[in-house]
Amino acid sequence: MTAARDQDVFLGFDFSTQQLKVLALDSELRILYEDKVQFDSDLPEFRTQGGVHIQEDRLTVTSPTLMWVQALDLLLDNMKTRGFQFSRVKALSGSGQQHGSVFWRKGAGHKLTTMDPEQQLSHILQDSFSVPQSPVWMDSSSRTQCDALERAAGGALRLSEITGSKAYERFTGNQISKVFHTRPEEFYQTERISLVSSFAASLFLGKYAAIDFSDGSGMNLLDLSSKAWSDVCLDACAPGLRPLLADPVDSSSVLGSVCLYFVKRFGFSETCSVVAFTGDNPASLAGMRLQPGDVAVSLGTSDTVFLWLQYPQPALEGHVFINPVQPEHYMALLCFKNGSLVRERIRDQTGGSWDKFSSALSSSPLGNNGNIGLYFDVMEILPAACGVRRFDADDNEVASFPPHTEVRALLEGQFLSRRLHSERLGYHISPGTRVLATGGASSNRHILQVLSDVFNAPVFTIDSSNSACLGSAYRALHGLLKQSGVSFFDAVKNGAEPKLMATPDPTANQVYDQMLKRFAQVEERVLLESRPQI
Ligand SMILES: Nc1ncnc2c1ncn2[C@@H]1O[C@H](COP(=O)(O)OP(=O)(O)O)[C@@H](O)[C@H]1O
Ligand SMILES: O=C(CO)[C@@H](O)[C@H](O)COP(=O)(O)O
Repeated sequence: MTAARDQDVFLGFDFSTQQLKVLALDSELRILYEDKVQFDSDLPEFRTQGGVHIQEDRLTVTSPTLMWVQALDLLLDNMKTRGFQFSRVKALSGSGQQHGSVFWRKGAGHKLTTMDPEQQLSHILQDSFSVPQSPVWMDSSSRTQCDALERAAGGALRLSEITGSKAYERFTGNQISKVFHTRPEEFYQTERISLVSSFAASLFLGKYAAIDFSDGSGMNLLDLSSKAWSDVCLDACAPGLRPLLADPVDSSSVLGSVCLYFVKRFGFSETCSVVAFTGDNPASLAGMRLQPGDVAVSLGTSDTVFLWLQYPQPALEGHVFINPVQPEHYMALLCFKNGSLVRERIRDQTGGSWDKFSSALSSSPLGNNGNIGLYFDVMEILPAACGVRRFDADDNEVASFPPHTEVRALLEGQFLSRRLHSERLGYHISPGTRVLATGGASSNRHILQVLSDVFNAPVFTIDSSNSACLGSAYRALHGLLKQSGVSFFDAVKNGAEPKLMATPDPTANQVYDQMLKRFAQVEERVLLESRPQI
């Protein structure tokens, strides 16, 4: 780490699906340090694949809560070994994969306040979780609970008007409801329920951290207009839920200072502030310094598309969250489950390297000679369909595509779907539109070129594909400055500008405007065929 000795440092963490990442910024907002712990390979004893366990029903998806704690032990130990100067950290914040829940066992709060710096966190907290396998965002097993919640709220649209989303299986209220109904003993052993984000903040604080407004919007429990838990939703999910969640707070709140455990074990300053942690997508919005009018496309484990919204527009598709940097505004988000893991599967069938995958893209034509593919290895959110479907230029279903056609069909299909559903959400690409790309796959220029062509807009990236960590470090800085009235955009005005990575091919408009119409019909057909016949 090369920060001048007197420079303040701001840290951002991201507890995402496949890894725990960290990024440090100096006070000029230059990136000083980036590191990560990959759950599958660095912590093989937890036997995760892509950071999760998919249960036998193929619908229940969990991650071992203790794995996230052990990942933090390992990450901080590695930073210490590499000479990271924790004493310079003025503030830290972080993010977590959205919707996942952590159930703290009775007595865990006391353990948090009395952590012995001689011991690893994972040793101290090994018995602290009443539900040791945390439900995560990939879970689709809570349909019964979703139906009950929508009924209690007065219908799907009414629930969306209250909480910003109709009932979604992965949303935390429905997951809590499932635990209450299927494992009541574990539920009654619980003294606190956190999101992954507030769980991670609790570790640094040495006490339970509040859920922030923005990540709290992904629970089907928060009334977006009052920014308080909705009684109707709480009561429909489980009894006595309000004290288990505690009051939510503004996403840029300073929650306190790091606890003595971190001061003694790693040399953090006692005055290092902990700013509320939030969801990874809200943190990415901060990291990209997204402006109204931009569209963000995150290509991580999930693919997400999100926008800055001034006014909430509740709908039956997509989500509205409270904006993480301007709490009077909102963000709209669409989430697609079949993102990077499907791209990896097709890569492995096409020679096994991103280079070969990329050359398949550059040697196949825009529009793929009319071939269209939909690749839903797991039950998709938008549309709610599963399976791989391929169609030729005459809309005849075919069993396979040649390798190069397959790679392009995957990418074009994914991005046409992202565009189709963004447009249904009211988003229209105009001449000034910037697509800001982030997430692991945004490091691949060939993928960004297809994104640019399909959206017919220039694609930009920021310095790190790790915008959730960067946004967390920005939010740590802003949390401190906000106390003197500084806005988020003023606090981070010196951050690096996004760089132009791809511009649309001159023929793209013609090709993809037509193809989008066909794609919408094909997707509708696949959706209808996926519905159970009555
Ligand atoms: N060069 C590349 N081309 C395409 N995808 C890539 C490339 N490098 C990494 N990825 C993808 O990035 C994914 C991880 O993205 P990331 O945003 O870090 O995930 P998450 O935050 O959900 O853990 C990997 O699953 C991998 O498929
Ligand atoms: O469910 C959602 C958003 O609603 C996902 O986007 C999760 O937040 C997981 O994020 P990644 O680990 O894929 O970044």
